[in-house]
Amino acid sequence: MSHAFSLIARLKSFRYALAGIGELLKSQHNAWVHLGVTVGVVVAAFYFRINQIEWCIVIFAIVIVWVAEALNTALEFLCDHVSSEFHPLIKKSKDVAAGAVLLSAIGAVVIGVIIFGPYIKSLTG
Ligand SMILES: Nc1ncnc2c1ncn2[C@@H]1O[C@H](COP(=O)(O)OP(=O)(O)OP(=O)(O)O)[C@@H](O)[C@H]1O
Repeated sequence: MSHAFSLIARLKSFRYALAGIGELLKSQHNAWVHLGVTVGVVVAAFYFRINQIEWCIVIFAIVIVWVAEALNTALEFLCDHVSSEFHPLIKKSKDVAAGAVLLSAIGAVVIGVIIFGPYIKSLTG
């Protein structure tokens, strides 16, 4: 059944989404690592005055890792609710989600090396 559009309902959804980000930061040590790396990368980007395209790519890489971590965390909560006992499918599910975080992080590191490498080289060269 479809409901009439409601601005209040949209604002509530936004509040729930912000609460989700809060939960991510509160409960996941990995998120603290992402936050530290994000701050470091943004500081470096300002320091090296990277260009507009480079900013877009760097922001995309940062966001992809945060999104992967958020989805991984959501899936972990769901898995823990479904089964607190060991289950081979819960294992597969959590491992695949963790793999997604790893893949995004590897991609972000590669992007970081490609974009910041030449700037760092020009400092030392
Ligand atoms: N109920 C379960 N059944 C089977 N395997 C599980 C179960 N719970 C956890 N595992 C295994 O333990 C691993 C770690 O799960 P856990 O829920 O502790 O994630 P985590 O260490 O908090 O991960 P992250 O660091 O990504 O937050 C999973 O990837 C999975 O291999």
